[in-house]
Amino acid sequence: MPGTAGNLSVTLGRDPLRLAVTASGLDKGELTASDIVIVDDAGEGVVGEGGSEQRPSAEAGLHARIAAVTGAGAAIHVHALAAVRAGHQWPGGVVLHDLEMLKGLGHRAHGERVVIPVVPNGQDMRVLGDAFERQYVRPTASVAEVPALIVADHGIYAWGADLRQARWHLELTEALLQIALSRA
Ligand SMILES: CSCCC(=O)C(=O)COP(=O)(O)O
Ligand SMILES: [Zn+2]
Repeated sequence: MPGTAGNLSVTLGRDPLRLAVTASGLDKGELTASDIVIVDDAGEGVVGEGGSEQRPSAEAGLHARIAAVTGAGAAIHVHALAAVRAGHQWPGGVVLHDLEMLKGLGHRAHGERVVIPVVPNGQDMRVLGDAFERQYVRPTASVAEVPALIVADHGIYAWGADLRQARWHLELTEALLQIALSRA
């Protein structure tokens, strides 16, 4: 998260949807508890529920959509170079296969084609959220979820049951993207 890049969220409740999200424009390596904003399903700040009154992340709306659609307990967004490069190179989705680390995302190391979806960048989080929803593939009993989304020429979101698992998914996906780029 160079400079003020990136943002994080934790899902606090689902009915109504509430997320704790980082405030906008801050160095995420220097956050304190007073830099956390509570937002609704549109990523708008909610007052009176204990959070900061600072402006929520400009990308809070996409965090909220990811939480609503996937059931994620936490999400992390960074501007990892491999994600920016891969999203530019494969705007239709990044195909990963035959890589041991896919097991860390719940997929098979061999014989499975895993596609990391890519959506175009933009400033309207409803547009990004709609593009995400169109591409999101719900997990089934036999096929695991792909817990990551690339925003082309911008960065990557990864999510999980909690922040720790979201970080694992993020780190694994970044490493897998580095390998995919090195194979191309
Ligand atoms: C300085 S990076 C540009 C904004 C961005 O993409 C980002 O991830 C950080 O935005 P936020 O509003 O969450 O600080
Ligand atoms: Zn960003």
